[in-house]
Amino acid sequence: MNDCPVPAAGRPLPDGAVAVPPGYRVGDWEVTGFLGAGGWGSVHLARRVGPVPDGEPAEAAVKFLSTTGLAPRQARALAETADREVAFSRATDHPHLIRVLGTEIVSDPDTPSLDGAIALIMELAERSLLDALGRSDQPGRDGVPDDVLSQDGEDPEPGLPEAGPLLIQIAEALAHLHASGWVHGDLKPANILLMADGTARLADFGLAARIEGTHGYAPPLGSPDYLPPERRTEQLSERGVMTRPGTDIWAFGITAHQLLTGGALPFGGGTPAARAAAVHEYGTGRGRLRLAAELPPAWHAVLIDCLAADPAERARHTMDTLLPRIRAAAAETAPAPRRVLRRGPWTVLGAVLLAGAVTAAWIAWPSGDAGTGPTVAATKPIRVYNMDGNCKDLTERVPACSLGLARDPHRKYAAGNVVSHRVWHDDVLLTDCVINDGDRVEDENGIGTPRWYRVWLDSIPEHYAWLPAVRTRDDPQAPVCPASATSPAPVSPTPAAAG
Ligand SMILES: Nc1ncnc2c1ncn2[C@@H]1O[C@H](COP(=O)(O)OP(=O)(O)OP(=O)(O)O)[C@@H](O)[C@H]1O
Repeated sequence: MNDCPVPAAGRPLPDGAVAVPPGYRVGDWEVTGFLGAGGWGSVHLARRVGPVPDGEPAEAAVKFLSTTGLAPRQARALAETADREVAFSRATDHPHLIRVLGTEIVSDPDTPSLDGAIALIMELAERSLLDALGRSDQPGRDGVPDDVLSQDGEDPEPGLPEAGPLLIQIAEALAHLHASGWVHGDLKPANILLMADGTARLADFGLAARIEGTHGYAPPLGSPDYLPPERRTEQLSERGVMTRPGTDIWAFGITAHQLLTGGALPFGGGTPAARAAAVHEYGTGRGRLRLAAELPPAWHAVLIDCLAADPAERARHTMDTLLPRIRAAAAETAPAPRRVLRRGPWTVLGAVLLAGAVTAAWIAWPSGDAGTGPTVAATKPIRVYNMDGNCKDLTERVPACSLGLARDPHRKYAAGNVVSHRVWHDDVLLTDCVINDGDRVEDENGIGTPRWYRVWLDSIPEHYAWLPAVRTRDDPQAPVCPASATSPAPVSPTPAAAG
């Protein structure tokens, strides 16, 4: 961690991040740089001041959770989050869990943004899995280890070469903490840290819950892309929402699917809200699980069990019983020595993981894309329908069964007029309006309509695209779009086939 990024002078830190200048002292630690920011605070590199005790680290990561501007209830919740992190870390000790070294309450009346902040001192990692992958597409900041970059132009590998060993380590950590009576509650690539030796450690225990009997209670928070279907309907009591080891098993299934496929989330949809709706449909039996075609077959059965829609069905498996199967699948898909991976999939994985990295959102419908799209309240789910019977019954997302979304509904629905995001039968999208005078599109039975729905996607630069009405059986009663809505998104220089 020698070249940790320090925010450039004048560059604003992300919302909610606390600016902590280099040289700032907290307890035995002195801040030396900036590591990153999350939904709750900012994380800084720090070095120990004075002699380093035997067996203790000289450097650490310090997460500052600022209480400035918070209502007393929110400040209390934040303090509880920090307490949970420490209690969790004390109760659990494992080579694949980040160790919390201690906490400090900052007392600094001269610096109001820091006064009263909670400082969590943690073992230092190299980077998070999300950081490593998400930064790989930035020029001059190669987040991809050299040994996985192709020098010979081979076709890209679909998944992460080290996915198998990393997933074993993640599963071992989960098995250990479940056996110790805890649920992590917020497993996702952003919370999996990679150490200097390349091993993985789980971090971010702010939503960890103690299990009493079969379940425990956690705050009603989480990252929507990683929450199981039952979370949407779980009753909120004074103690929070019910959580079980199956919550982590589900999140493990989603994370594994991403690591093994180059970033694909198993539930389609252009935004976290649309994907949450798809998970909900799946949970109610109206939607189905479609694993990506690139997922190595050895992993299918494991992921199907991790992603069982019914929590009771999922509870038939524990991380302990899954571990031998995970090890077997990893052994079967172990990369050949010196396997290479070009930048492409890492870039895609980074982009998708970043898109899915919604931090600590309230459950129910996450809020809309402020500034770029409508609020979620103004959108309605719309499910994609593919007439082709062969495609309808597939349980994999094969490219031949994908459908295109148009950039401009008034131009011919054809190659060159579709966005990069493909959709499949049963995908749930979010629409906010409809037009009735677009290009007339006919379905396979020759029935045509000039009706198109505008759908919102966070994975494409254009933010929205158009679904021809023949590609859905839903009638979401969307209002007619204002004329300004149909100004076309820019045309892609690389034509893609419409579906
Ligand atoms: N122990 C650590 N060592 C090194 N870097 C860390 C450590 N913990 C966190 N980071 C870095 O700081 C960033 C922010 O971490 P933080 O836990 O605050 O947020 P997050 O997990 O990304 O999001 P959220 O907590 O909102 O879900 C991480 O993405 C990672 O890059």
